[in-house]
Amino acid sequence: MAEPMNVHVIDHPLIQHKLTIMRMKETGTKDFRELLEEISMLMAYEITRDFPLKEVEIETPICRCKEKMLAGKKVGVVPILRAGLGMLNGVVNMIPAARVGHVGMYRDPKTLKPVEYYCKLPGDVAERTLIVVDPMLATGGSSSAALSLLKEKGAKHIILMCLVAAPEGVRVINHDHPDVPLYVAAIDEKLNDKGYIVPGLGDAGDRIFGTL
Ligand SMILES: O=P(O)(O)OC[C@H]1O[C@H](OP(=O)(O)OP(=O)(O)O)[C@H](O)[C@@H]1O
Ligand SMILES: O=c1cc[nH]c(=O)[nH]1
Ligand SMILES: [Mg+2]
Repeated sequence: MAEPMNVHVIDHPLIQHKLTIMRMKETGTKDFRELLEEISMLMAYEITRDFPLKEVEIETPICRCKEKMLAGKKVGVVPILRAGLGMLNGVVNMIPAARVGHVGMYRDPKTLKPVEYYCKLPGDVAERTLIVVDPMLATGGSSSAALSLLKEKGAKHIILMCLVAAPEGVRVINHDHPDVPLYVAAIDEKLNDKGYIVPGLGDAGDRIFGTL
């Protein structure tokens, strides 16, 4: 029997609607980019739902009172280059004080294995909750390698947020990084023989940056 998959699917109607437009082959770069940013904002809203709060005493123009503010670790957002950059602004719009790290990783088109080419992180990475973003989780090789790299650099608390996943990629992340909560907007059917997600949306990086 197949392993149960540990993944949160954020399938809010607004997200499903926007994702369907992104999938359409006639959707151009401008709309694709804008929709990805909007969905990333909505997903950031959902994944922060359980972030802890503390009570603080403040003074409104009317009176003193006790109200709530975020209490947990500070946040770092880590896009996996290139395509992850398309999700960065949406998350930062919701968490404006977040620091940003970058991990450069591309998938070798022949072997489908990830190749690391860049890494620059905030110095206090161990003290932050890192939200790693990449629109596509296909074989899972790139995201898994990025998470391993972040752990090597000291990261202790990581969340992975992807737009579209293949079941294969979900299994790889669950197996390699059972400590990392995985959030996606959709789990598609399968990978094709070139490692592309079916039905998917094609090559996310190329569609974001117009390099088709
Ligand atoms: O799960 P995987 O099988 O590793 O595939 C997914 C990876 O492939 C894409 O990046 P790509 O290699 O196209 O690089 P790019 O973002 O620079 O276009 C995508 O953005 C993921 O990082
Ligand atoms: O379907 C896929 C698989 C990997 N990378 C993409 O951009 N799309
Ligand atoms: Mg690409």
